[in-house]
Amino acid sequence: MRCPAALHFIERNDTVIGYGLQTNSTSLQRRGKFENPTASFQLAAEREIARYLIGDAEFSWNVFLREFAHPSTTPFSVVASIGPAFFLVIAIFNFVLQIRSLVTEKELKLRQAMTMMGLYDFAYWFSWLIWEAVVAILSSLLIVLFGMMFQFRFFLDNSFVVLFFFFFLFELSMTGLAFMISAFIRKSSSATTVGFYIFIVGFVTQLVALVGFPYKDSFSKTTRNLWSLFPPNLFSQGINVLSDAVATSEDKGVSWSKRGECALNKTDCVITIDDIYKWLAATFFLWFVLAIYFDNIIPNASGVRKSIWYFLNPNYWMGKGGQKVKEGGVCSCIGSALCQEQSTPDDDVLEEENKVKQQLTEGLVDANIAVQIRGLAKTYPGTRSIGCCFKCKRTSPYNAVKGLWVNFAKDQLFCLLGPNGAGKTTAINCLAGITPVTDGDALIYGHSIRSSSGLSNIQKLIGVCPQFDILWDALSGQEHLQLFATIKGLSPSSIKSITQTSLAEVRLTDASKVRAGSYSGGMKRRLSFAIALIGDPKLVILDEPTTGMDPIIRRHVWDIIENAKRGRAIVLTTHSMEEADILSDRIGIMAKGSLRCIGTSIRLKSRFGAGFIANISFNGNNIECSPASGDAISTEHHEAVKKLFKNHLDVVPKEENNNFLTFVIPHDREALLKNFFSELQDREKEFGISDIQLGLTTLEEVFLNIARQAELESAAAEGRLVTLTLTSGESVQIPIGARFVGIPGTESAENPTWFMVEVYWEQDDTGALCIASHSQKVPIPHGVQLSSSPSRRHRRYLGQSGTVHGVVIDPSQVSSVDFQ
Ligand SMILES: Nc1ncnc2c1ncn2[C@@H]1O[C@H](COP(=O)(O)OP(=O)(O)OP(=O)(O)O)[C@@H](O)[C@H]1O
Repeated sequence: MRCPAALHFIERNDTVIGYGLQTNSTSLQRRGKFENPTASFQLAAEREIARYLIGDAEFSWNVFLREFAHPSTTPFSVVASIGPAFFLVIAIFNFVLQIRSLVTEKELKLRQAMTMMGLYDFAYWFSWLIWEAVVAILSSLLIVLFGMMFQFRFFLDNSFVVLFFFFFLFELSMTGLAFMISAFIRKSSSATTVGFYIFIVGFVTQLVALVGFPYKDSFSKTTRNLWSLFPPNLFSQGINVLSDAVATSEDKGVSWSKRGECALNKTDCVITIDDIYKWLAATFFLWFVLAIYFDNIIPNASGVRKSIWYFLNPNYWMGKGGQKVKEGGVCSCIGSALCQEQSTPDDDVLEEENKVKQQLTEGLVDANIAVQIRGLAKTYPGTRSIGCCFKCKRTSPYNAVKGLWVNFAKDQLFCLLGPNGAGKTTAINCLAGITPVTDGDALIYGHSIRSSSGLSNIQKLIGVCPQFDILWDALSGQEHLQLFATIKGLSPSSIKSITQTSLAEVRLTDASKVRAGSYSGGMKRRLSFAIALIGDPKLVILDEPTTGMDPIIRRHVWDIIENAKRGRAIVLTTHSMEEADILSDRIGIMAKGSLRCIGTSIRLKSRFGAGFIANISFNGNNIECSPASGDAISTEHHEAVKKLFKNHLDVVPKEENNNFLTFVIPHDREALLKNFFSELQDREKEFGISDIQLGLTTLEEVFLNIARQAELESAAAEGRLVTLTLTSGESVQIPIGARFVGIPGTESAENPTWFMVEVYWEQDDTGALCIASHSQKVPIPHGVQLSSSPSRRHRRYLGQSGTVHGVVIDPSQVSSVDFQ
């Protein structure tokens, strides 16, 4: 029973009447109309005293209590006053986290990896939605329970279910908005900024809403509808409606059954809590649908997007449109002027091309072929800034792959080599369905990469180890494998044993439960490699899989790759020539978007190698390898051996230091080798030689030759060549790459003078070949801008010619220089 107050008579005699009043001031006791019980009890006490004094127990004493008339006031409510801003802050936290996670998945290409492994867009969005709905349920429950715990009338008087649905629908609607906004953001770091702006906008609109805008009869319905599209506006109006109900309604608060009714005494009621529910649900669907739409039409990290009318394509609704199928504003490369820039193809490349074309025209099906690439071409739109030698900005479309024709056989590993920017990753991304082709096609086990249905089949057949590790920092190695095994459709009963075997294969068993975020670079690479092999794919694409691995692990991974060849085709790209040499059954070297040569390692070496490599090691110095000893080259023995090579074979060292000399001997001197080397062997002691090694040139030599040739061709096509005529009568063409280093004070385009040139080839971060020039006198050509000193980078190379890839022209052999 409620007890509003009590009266205690302490003393009652002829001279003293003493009594005490005890009142109850808890909120529950304040629900009656008469809020202050003290006055009425004071009256009751006085009546008792009067009866006592008069001596008549029936004496009546009627007093009418009435409050002074005053303007109507609403009691102060914390929730109504600061609730909208406070709850908005809470919702914004979640909102920022949602955008961050979605954008991070895009940024780190995690989503791309999952799509490559066969994850449907539908499953992707659905899983996100379930997760966010669970978060919204939990946080809404907590908000309402905490509000009740702290005895806010707003939470105590309104129905629990009404409040829960209100907070839940608001958070869901904010989730839809977060999904939609994330489609426009590329960097996860921008998510916080966007969240902050949304909060500011929400806060300002709440201030506007305080004056009643726009939920009054005086405002048009259109204004209200537009205003209601922004969830924080609906939310703050919802708080107003619920607070009003607490303050003014007879029932105190809104119950579930009365959620569609206006509060009593509310004259200007245009929206009820039920209307707010409907609006929040509708805005959630609107933002969510828009999120999916924008996600499809805005280019992804690979510059791929769907047409803005993609939803009109029946294939999309039949579940065959899981891939983005268009790239922004690109027209076909085939037949364009840029495509024609490539040189006359090599014979082996032509033969391969003709073989594929013949199989295509005659409809021949070779059961041994896993992948048939038919004139695959890819042109990127020219809108992105791409770094190169001069940090240039590419504005015209760029032909990254210019028509590949090649077969990859089953049970074999095909290695795609090429300098940075050659188009290898683009080509394999096209095969994996990450990047849509601009022209041509490829069949993977008979499925075309150009058809959406083909792609969904292909995704079940391939495993990809991308160039950059696409991993979740928060998931362990084991969880990664379990996730991808599930996406690949492995049966739940087999997943555990398969993941354990995979982890053991890549020697990650000990770290299987450790977060991938704390893995070393090599461990991440091994995990990516294990992911590529999960689910027994029939085509495995390995893009630089062993980068960052230590030599022991790398060799172990090579063994796994070698064993993995059985029953599948493997495509490998690598910058390790040793890896390519050891693992490849066939090698194709790409440069500037086209295949320059194809064949086995031996064939490439014999066709494109510079000839033979001779390594001469010397006694005594080979224990020390400090830079200081390395600098002090040209001992007497060295000079004698160099002279011998020059006289007999007409070659100068390609590399030299205290310990050894390396010579490249052209093929045409093969006949002289036998006698020369037997004489050298006989005189080993005389020259202090500890070891002589003679071999065919390395794959690296082949690679450099092809890359250099490609660079020359493109430089010639662009009219930026310098021709050095050597004393031997040979002429060497060099692209004018980057900078010429002049003698300070002498350079002037108007006053041609002489300066030093030695030509070095180097590759910058983005793969373009640049040249640093020094040490031979050549005239400064008109229009060539000179720098008075070499850059630090070039100076480093100039000081250590041995570390530079490519040719070093002996200055003494240059007779003239011609700038085209
Ligand atoms: N999304 C893109 N938009 C525009 N150009 C691109 C895009 N992706 C790649 N390119 C360009 O296409 C060319 C080929 O790039 P690709 O990544 O295929 O080369 P790569 O041979 O794999 O090089 P690396 O050995 O460095 O991985 C490069 O010049 C690159 O700048």
